Amino acid sequence: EHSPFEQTKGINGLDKIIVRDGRGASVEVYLYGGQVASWKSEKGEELLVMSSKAIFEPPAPIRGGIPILFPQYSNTGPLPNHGFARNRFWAIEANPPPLPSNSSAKVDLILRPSKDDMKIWPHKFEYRLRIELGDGGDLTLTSRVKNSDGKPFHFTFALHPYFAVSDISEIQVEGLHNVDYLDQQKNRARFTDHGKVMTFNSQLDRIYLSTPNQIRIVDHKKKKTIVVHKEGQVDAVVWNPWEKKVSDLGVEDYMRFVTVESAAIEKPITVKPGEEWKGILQMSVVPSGHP
Ligand SMILES: O=P(O)(O)OC[C@H]1O[C@@H](O)[C@H](O)[C@@H](O)[C@@H]1O
Repeated sequence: EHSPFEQTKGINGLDKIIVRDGRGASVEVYLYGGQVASWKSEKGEELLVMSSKAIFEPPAPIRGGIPILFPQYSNTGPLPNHGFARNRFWAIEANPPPLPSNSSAKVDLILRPSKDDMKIWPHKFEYRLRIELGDGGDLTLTSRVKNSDGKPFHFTFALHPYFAVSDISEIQVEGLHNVDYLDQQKNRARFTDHGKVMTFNSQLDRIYLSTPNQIRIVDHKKKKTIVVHKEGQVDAVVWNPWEKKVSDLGVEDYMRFVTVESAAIEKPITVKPGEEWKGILQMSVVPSGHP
């Protein structure tokens, strides 16, 4: 049977998968981190940002694309910052448990903990990630976290897309009006966002709590809107580092991206033995002004 994806080597010989949808849209995924590194529209336009100084050398995480932050968001627990899934080698899963899906442009990955992982997070799990291109080139990441252990576990989590924008000063983020957030620049103090839309003119790092399912990044220059739709992950992180020094980010890279992360942070997710948690992140690009 014809494989729906191509297996190849990426930067520094790291295993990479390319999924194409037949109309020109594509997504590239590194097994290292289970990390999407590129997502292109039918016209070949890159929709994600990879840092110009990204390090493709394990155990460093890759700066750009869509890192998976699991089983701990940021420094909210005892694990290394953002957990360990982003710097582990994931595997291709040939016969995953079925999911409702009508696309053949997809790849299924799986992460299981190693013995060393179990020392820092003593829970047996299977994290299944489906990465799939839908009609019109939209990209969907479906996460399934199964507890294959004898006791319940909790985790916090985020999918961290670096969305490409024409210019950070020209965009608006919509959908967070009157939503509470924790300001990560102020010790995670809690505020309510009273702005109708969000604009950017300096460093911003917020965890929005229990947000609507849909958040939109309106790019006036490109006349395009990135629609972020999430299920099963109630929070959303919005981040742009601006002038803040990030060692593996080019000095001007911040101008070209914003992260809008689907997350579960305030209320950790609990999975009982034998049970599975599922979350969906769907990203699409539409002409601005459309619903
Ligand atoms: O540098 P890291 O570990 O990849 O984290 C990047 C950013 O990730 C975001 O989720 C956080 O809100 C930021 O505070 C953080 O700086």
